[in-house]
Order: sequence, then structure tokens, then C-alpha cells
Amino acid sequence: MSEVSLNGITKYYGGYLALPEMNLNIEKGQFVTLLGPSGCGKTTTLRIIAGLETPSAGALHLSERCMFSDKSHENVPPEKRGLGFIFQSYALWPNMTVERNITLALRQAKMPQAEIAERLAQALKKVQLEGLQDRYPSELSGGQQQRVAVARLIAARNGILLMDEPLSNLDAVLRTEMRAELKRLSRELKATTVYVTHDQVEALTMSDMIVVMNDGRIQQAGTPYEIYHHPANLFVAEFIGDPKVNLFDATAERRDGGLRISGAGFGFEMAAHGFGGGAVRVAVRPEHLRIHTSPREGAVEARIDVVQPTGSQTIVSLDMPDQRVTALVAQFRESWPQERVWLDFDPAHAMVFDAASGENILHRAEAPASIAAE
Ligand SMILES: Nc1ncnc2c1ncn2[C@@H]1O[C@H](COP(=O)(O)OP(=O)(O)OP(=O)(O)O)[C@@H](O)[C@H]1O
Repeated sequence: MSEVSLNGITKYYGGYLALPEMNLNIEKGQFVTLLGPSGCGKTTTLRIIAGLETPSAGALHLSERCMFSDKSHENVPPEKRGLGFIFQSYALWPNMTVERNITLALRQAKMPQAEIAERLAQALKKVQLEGLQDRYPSELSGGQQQRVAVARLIAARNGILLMDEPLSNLDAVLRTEMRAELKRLSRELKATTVYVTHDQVEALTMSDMIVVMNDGRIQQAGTPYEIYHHPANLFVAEFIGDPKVNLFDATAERRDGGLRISGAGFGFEMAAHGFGGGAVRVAVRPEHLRIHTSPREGAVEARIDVVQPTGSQTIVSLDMPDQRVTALVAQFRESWPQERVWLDFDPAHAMVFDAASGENILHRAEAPASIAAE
């Protein structure tokens, strides 16, 4: 059985349905991120796992123990669920020293003094806060306060860690550092981590599995690679990726056992079995759009609009006859030698979605097996 298991978990706030029947299984030791736009139900899901919110229906199991069930009326309180938390506001006690903040739960659990001292020393060392144990939170920087929250998790040694946007108060440099630190922490503790963010870079860089949500529903659960390269639907394709994916209206016709896709001046063949043809939307990631300086077969004319170097890459905005598109070039460019160019892409990198349902026409055959979500 899974380490974290939600079965038909439903949550109403008054008459408002925030989570319609969520099913999600997370395996032991996985780092799983709940990702989605504001209001999609990420925090509600995490708070239900924590026991801070009571579901309206369904069942929740942690490490095979029933924590909530609408059938058996089980509802284990948060402090008895054996979880570690880090929330956005660190939740440090301002009137307690670093040492007290880290060891409070261990003292409350009446752990022997020697063990508490050993765990404190080890946790302080891990987050490089040795020597600061007598300070109060107000005497620490934001990053150091965050490290105290991490040290508290290390000291508690919980098997399941819940993190809700823990890095959102930090500046960009610190955020990048802490991303690596939290990932390392989760790995070293061999913990199962459920991490909430609306930041796709955080999700892509840290997770074994990403669960993309919208309107309380799971849109896709998969590895970062699957989510990025094989999005299940247009919502996922557009939500993931910065700059955003380019979309072209096109039609798909059945031909010789495959599909002929044509639209926006582009045309290509693809093998797809489960789709009969009709209106589609073709999605091409900016890094897969190729810019040519002379005309070539299959390429569509475009004009360079804006060139923005970001350091290792350059974002190029282009005007095609009926739409604006974005290309990402793996070089530092401040300008383009000519305004008139020709665009194409390798069809192997094109993602094709049913225009009516928004579903990826190839996705069914490629659904991830290692995480179960419906
Ligand atoms: N206590 C509450 N009472 C009423 N509605 C709520 C409550 N908490 C959340 N909601 C609503 O439930 C939906 C899901 O909220 P939730 O906080 O889980 O989303 P989220 O994805 O975590 O968003 P954010 O990224 O903004 O934190 C939202 O529409 C929200 O307005």
C-alpha cells in the first residue's frame, strides 16, 4: 500500500466544492509536488493530509493507517499523525530561542535529554546554524529562520513531510539554494514529501512526481519529464514551460494509417491510433522552434520582433502571418542580423491536442504507471 493515500477525498467549504473526489497514491520516499494556479485546491489537499482540515467525504491513509474515513468516522488529530511540516510563514515561536524552537516537539514527546541534545547538534550542523542556538527568531535573517524550520524537521525525523510554499518569502538566490537543500533533506531523511507550490521551476527541479491541479481536479500526475514533454492536456501544456508553449490551430486527417496534421503553414505526419481526425491544436515548446535565415521547404516566414538575452539563452519574439510566437535559443544574442526569417520544428517535438476536449491525442498510451491518480 502507498505511504499517502487519498480515496475519494471531497471537500466542500459551505456550498462551494473545492475538491471533487480526489484519488491520489504516493509511494514511500517520493518527493511529490502539488502544482497549480491559485485556488486550485493544493493547500486544501495538504491541510487535509495534515488533519488541519476535515474532508466532507472519502478516506485518507498514511503509512497504511487510517487517518480519516467518512465510513468509520475515524479522524486522527494532526499531532497524532506523525508528520513534519514547513509552511510559508516558517511558524517559529518568536519568544523561544532557536534551540527551543527545534526541540520543542521532542521535549513534549518526553524524549531523553541525551537524545534531544544529539538530535539538536546534528540538525544545527546539517543546516549550518551551529553557534546560533541561543538567538531568537527576530535576531535571524529570513534565510536563517527558514533553516531553523528545516532543522526542526531534521530533528523530528518524521517519515512524511508536508511543505506549503516554504520558499515563497525568500529572495531568488536563497530560493535556489534552499531548493537544493530541501531536496537533499528529503532524500537523506528517506522521507515521503508532499510539497505545495504554484512555481513550476520549483516543481520541475525538486520533484520525483508532479501532480498538476486545476479547479480541484488532478489534470496529470507524472514525472517532471512526462509533465513537460508529454502533457496530458492543453491546460498542463500551457501551465508548464516558461516562456509558454506556442499553439497553432490545425486539422488532423486520417491518411495511410497515420494522421496528416496541417495548419498555420506547417504540415507533418504522425502515428496516432486512438484519434479519428478533426480540429486539433499543435503545441511546440519555444526551444523546439528553429529559426532559419533562408527559405526552406516546410518552413513558414516570420519577422523578428523582440530579442531578449537572459544569459545562457535568448528569448526571441516573432510575428508569423496570423500570430505571435516565441523561440528560445541556446546562445547569448542581443539582436538578430536580419528581420525576415523562416520557422520550422521537428515533428517529433510537436504535441497534438484534440481541439474539442483539450486531450493529448497520444497520451493514453503513455500514461505514467508509477503514480496512480484519477
Ligand atoms: N476556509 C475556506 N473557506 C471557504 N473557501 C475556502 C477556504 N479555504 C479555501 N477555500 C477555497 O477553496 C479553493 C481552494 O483553495 P486552496 O487554498 O486549497 O487553493 P490553493 O491552490 O492552495 O491556492 P493558493 O495557491 O492561492 O494558496 C479556493 O477557491 C478557495 O477560495
